[in-house]
Amino acid sequence: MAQDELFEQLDFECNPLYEKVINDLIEQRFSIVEGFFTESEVAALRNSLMMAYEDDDFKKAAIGNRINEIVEKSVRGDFIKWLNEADCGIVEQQFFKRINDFIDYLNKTCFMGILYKEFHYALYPEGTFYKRHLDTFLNDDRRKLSIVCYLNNEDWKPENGGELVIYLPNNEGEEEVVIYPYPGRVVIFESQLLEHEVRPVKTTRLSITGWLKTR
Ligand SMILES: O=C(O)CCC(=O)C(=O)O
Ligand SMILES: [Fe+2]
Repeated sequence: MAQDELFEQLDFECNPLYEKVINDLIEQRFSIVEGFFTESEVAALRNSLMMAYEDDDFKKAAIGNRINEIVEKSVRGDFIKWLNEADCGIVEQQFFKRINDFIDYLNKTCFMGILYKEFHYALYPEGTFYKRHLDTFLNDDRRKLSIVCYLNNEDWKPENGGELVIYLPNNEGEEEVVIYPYPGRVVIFESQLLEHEVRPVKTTRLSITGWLKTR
């Protein structure tokens, strides 16, 4: 039976953008999508991030999990603010609405069993980076998918640095996939499989990053 026929019988609407993400994840373990959020949603998130940053609501990002964290500037230099879905502004509520819609889709079509999520704003000042790492912790393997949405200014250029580099294992060793953090771009990848890094930033770099988790 054709997929759309099946969806019709299940009273389920196929979402081409989510289908692209799922296919990319199956084929290459990561996906780069434009248009996951509208331009005005991205602009609103960027403003909201900057307002919180100017209010001193950010803290130096740490490594390790939330219980067992250490601030290590030689590993990562960004500042973050965790978002609380139950207590956030209207802009962030709209963000979570989209994320929840995506999670429902994943759970219905791929039986991913995503039960939890966590997201934070991130700001990388000039000169900072995040060394090569994996997004899972020794004592916590619940992170399944990493999601990064870039909130940089509209005129972001490759010369601004801050590329996300994903290291893809292949037969010869590995391949470097270099991704520029253009505004509105969303990158989704398998948290447990793909090591990655943020190359040194030359102009303040803005994003919202999070994880979809099981159990
Ligand atoms: O901002 C990015 O491109 C990736 C950030 C990252 O790797 C992380 O926060 O774990
Ligand atoms: Fe990461």
